Amino acid sequence: MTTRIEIGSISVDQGLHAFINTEVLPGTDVSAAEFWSGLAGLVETFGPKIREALDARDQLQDKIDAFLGENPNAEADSQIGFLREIGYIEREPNDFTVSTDSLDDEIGRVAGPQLVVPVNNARYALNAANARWGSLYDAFYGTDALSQSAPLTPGKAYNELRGRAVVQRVRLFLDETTPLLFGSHVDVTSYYVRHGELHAKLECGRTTGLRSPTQFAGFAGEAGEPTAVLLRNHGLHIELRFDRTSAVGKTDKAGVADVILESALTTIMDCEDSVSAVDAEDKVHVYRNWLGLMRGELTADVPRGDKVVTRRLAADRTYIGTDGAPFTLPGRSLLLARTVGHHMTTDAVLDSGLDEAPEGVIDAAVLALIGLHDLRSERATRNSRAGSIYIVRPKMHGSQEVALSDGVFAAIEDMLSLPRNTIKMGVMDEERRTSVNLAACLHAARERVVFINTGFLDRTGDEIHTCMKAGPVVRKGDMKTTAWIKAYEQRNVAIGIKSGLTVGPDGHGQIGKGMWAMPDRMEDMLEQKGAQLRAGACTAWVPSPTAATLHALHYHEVDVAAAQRELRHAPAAPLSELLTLPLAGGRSWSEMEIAHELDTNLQSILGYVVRWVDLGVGCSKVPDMNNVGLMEDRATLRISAQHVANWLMHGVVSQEQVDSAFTRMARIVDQQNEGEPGYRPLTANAEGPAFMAAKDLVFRGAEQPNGYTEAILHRRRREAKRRDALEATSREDVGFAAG
Ligand SMILES: CC(=O)SCCNC(=O)CCNC(=O)[C@H](O)C(C)(C)COP(=O)(O)OP(=O)(O)OC[C@H]1O[C@@H](n2cnc3c(N)ncnc32)[C@H](O)[C@@H]1OP(=O)(O)O
Ligand SMILES: O=CC(=O)O
Ligand SMILES: [Mg+2]
Repeated sequence: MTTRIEIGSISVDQGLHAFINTEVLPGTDVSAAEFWSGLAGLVETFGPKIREALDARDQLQDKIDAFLGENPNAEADSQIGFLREIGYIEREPNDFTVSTDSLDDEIGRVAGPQLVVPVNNARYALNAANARWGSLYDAFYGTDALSQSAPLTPGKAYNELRGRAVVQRVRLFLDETTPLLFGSHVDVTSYYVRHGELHAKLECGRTTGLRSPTQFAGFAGEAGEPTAVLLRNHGLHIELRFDRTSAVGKTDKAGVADVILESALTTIMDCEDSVSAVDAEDKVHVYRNWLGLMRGELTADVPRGDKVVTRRLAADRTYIGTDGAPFTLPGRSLLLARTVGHHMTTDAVLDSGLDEAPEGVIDAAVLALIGLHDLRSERATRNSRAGSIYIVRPKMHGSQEVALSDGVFAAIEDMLSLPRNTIKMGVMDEERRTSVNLAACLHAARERVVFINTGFLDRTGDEIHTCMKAGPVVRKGDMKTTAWIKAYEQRNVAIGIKSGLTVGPDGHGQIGKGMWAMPDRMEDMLEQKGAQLRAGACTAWVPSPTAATLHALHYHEVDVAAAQRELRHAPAAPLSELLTLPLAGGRSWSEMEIAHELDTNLQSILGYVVRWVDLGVGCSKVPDMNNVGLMEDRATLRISAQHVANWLMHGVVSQEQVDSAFTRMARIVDQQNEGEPGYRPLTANAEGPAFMAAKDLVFRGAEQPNGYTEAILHRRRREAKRRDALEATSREDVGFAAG
C-alpha cells in the first residue's frame, strides 16, 4: 500500500516525493514549493489537453476504420481526399527553417552513431555514456564482423591468427581513411611528431606523413615517441595507441596496441520502449539513474571473473595539439533522455480527480529538473557544454501533439526559470499521422527541435493498426519493401533537409534513422547500415557500444554533408506513396508460410513478455526461430501483436490455430530460457500474467488504441509484481515460523 502526499491539487507518491525533495532539489536553486506547485499546474493544464488529443486520435481511427471497412480497395487519391476532410492530413506550413540554437557539436555539426540504452539499467547506461570511444580491435575481434578470419573461441586464450586478421583490417581502414603521402600504414615501424606534424617511418627506411596533414589532430606522451596519436576524419577522431609491452603491441611493427574510434557521439537514455517501469517505485529508479548521470556520479558494480569492478563515467581525454598546447575531448557521449508518450499515465502522481497524471508530462518535468544539475555544474565533464537539456518525445500524432509537447516544455522552462528553448526536443517520426504531416510537426517545434528520427518499428506497428480494417497485411518480413516505408524514409530526409536539419558548421539538428535490431549480426550491419547515411541521415541508431564503434566506420566512409548537399533538391515522395496500404491484395500464402509467419510472431511475443512481465526487463535479445538473437522492445512487440491481430481479423488464421501455435511456441521459449535465473516456464504457468499478456496482446490487439501494447503489459506486470510480493511475504512467514 503506497502512502501519498497531498500537495495542492495533486497527490504524490511518497517515494517520489522523498526522492525529489532530498536527492534532486538540493543544488538546483528550485524550492520544493516551486517545483510541486509548478508540477500541479502542469498536470491541471496539460492533463485535459492530452486527453483531448487522445480522443482525437480515437475519433480519427474510428472514421478511418469505417472508411476502409466500406472502401477496402480505395485508390490513394480517394483516401487522400477523405483524410484531408477528416483533418488527418493537415495544411502544409509555408517554407521555414528550423532555428534551434545553443546546440552541442554532437547534434547536427558532426555526424556519428546514436546509441540507445534502457536508462534503468545502470550498468548498461554507464557503458553507453562511455561508448563515446570504443576499441576497433575489440569490435572486430569479438564479433562476426570479420567472418573470414580464424574463429573466435569465447573465454579461450588470444587467437593470434584472428588477431592478425583484425590488425590487417584496421590498417586497411587507416589507409582508406587517413592515407599516407606514400606507403601504407601496414609498413610503418614508428610514428612520431616533429614541428606539429605527424611523421611515419616505413620499413624501407623512408619517412612519410599524412596525405592530408590536417588530419593529424594531436598526440599524447613524448613527441618523439608518442603513447597515442590522434587523427581526424569527417570530424570524428581516431586514436592510435602505442604500447610495445602489451600482448598486441609487442607483435606489431609500429607498437600499435589498439585503435580507438570516437563512436557513440550521442546516446539516448531511454525511459520508454526499452524499459519496464509500471509504477512510482519503478519510475523513481529510472529517474535516479538519470540523476546519477547528470551529476556525473552514477556507478555500477560489474562482476568480472571472480572480482567485481565498479563502473564509473569516463573522464575527458587529454592530448597535445599541433600547436603544442594541451586540449581535451569529451570522454562521454552526449546524453539525451526519451520520455514516454502522451498516451501513458502514472500512479506516481494523481490529479485533482484522483486519476493518474500524464506520465509524459511528469517525465519531462523531472528529467528537466534533474538536468539542472548538469546546467549548473562547474565540471568540465558536464553533459551539455552548450547549456541545453535534450529530451526526446516518442509516439506523437501530428502537429497539434508536437505543439502540445512544445507547450509542456515551455511551461517547464517557466517553472524552472530557464530561458525559453533551453529544453531541446527530439521528435520521433514513428506514427503515421506524424509522417504524413512532418513539415507541420517540425514547424510546431521549430525553435527547439534537434532531431527527427524514423522509428520505423513503431511506425510499422502503427501502419498495420491504421489499416486494420482494410484487409490482411503482407508478411512482417515483406514490410521492408512496401511502398509506404520507402516513401516514409525518403520523405523524412527530404523534409528534414528542406527545414535546415543538415549537418555542418551551422547545423540545427539531426536527421536520424532507425535501429539495427540484430545485435549479434555485425557483418551484416557493416554491409547494410552505411546505406542510411547515403540516403541522407546524419545519425542512425545502434543497440550496443560495439555496434556504435563498427557503425562509426560508415561515417568515415560516407561524407554525410556531401550526401545531404546532393539530396537538397530532391522532392519529398508524394503522399499517395506514403499512404499506399501494405495489404496483401490478391496474394495468398501456402499453409506452411502462414504457419511460419504465425510461429515467428508468437515466439517473439512470448520470448519478450516472459522477461518484461515476469522479470521487469524492458529490452531483450530474443532468439528467433533460426536462433538469431533479435532486439525486442515494445515497438517490435507492437508489430508482432498487430500482425497476428490483423490476420485473425481477416481469417488468415483462426483462433484455434493461434492457440495451438501459442502452446507450441511456449515450449520453445521455455527451452530457450532454461536455466535463466527467476524464469517461470510458460508451460507451467499458462494462466500466469506473462502468458495472459501475450494472449491479450493478440486476441485484444485490434481494439488497443493505435495498437499500443503498454496498457496490457503494464496491467500484467503490476499483477506479476503483486504475485512476487505475496510470494516473498509467504516465504518470510514460513521462515519466521520455522525460525
Ligand atoms: C524501437 C526502439 O525504440 S529501439 C530503442 C530501444 N532499444 C534499445 O535501447 C536497445 C538497447 N540494447 C539493449 O538493451 C541490449 O543490447 C540488448 C537487450 C538488445 C542485448 O542485451 P544483452 O543480451 O545483455 O547483450 P550482450 O550479452 O550481447 O552484451 C552485454 C554487454 O553489452 C553491453 N551493452 C549491451 N547493450 C548495450 C547498450 N545499449 N548500451 C550500453 N551497453 C550495452 C552491456 O553493458 C554488457 O556489457 P558489460 O558486461 O560490460 O556490462
Ligand atoms: O523508437 C524507435 C522505433 O523504431 O520505434
Ligand atoms: Mg519507437
